[in-house]
Amino acid sequence: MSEEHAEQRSENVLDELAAVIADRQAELPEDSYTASLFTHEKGENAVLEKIGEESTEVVLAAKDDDDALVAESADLVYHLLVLLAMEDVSLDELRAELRERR
Ligand SMILES: N=c1c2ncn([C@@H]3O[C@H](COP(=O)(O)OP(=O)(O)OP(=O)(O)O)[C@@H](O)[C@H]3O)c2ncn1[C@@H]1O[C@H](COP(=O)(O)O)[C@@H](O)[C@H]1O
Repeated sequence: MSEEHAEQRSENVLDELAAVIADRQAELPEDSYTASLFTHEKGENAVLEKIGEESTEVVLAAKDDDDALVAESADLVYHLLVLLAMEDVSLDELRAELRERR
């Protein structure tokens, strides 16, 4: 999907975000946080650490009945989508797995 297309708003924000992440992975623009994750010297470990941190923040926000739960969950989902892209797993594969469990 082209950058222009990926940046458009769509009904499905997860597909939209996955498309932007794929674009950053392909283009590696210098000013992009997402691209920095793909070019980080620690590579995937940096993203795994981030997922660990964000998971803990979700747990703490839930325990404290904190307003931050939605924002922390969004951080976690974003970093999980980056990890799936690194591992070459598409959102469709995740959807298919969830669908199979229904
Ligand atoms: N959804 C996100 C998103 N969620 C979190 N983050 C970034 O994740 C980083 C880490 O979050 P933290 O809460 O740990 O913040 P921090 O402790 O200050 O960050 P670090 O020092 O640990 O890196 C922050 O820099 C956030 O800005 C995100 N960065 C990008 N996106 C999406 O990705 C798109 C492309 O972004 P760029 O790649 O930056 O162009 C954006 O338009 C958004 O839709």
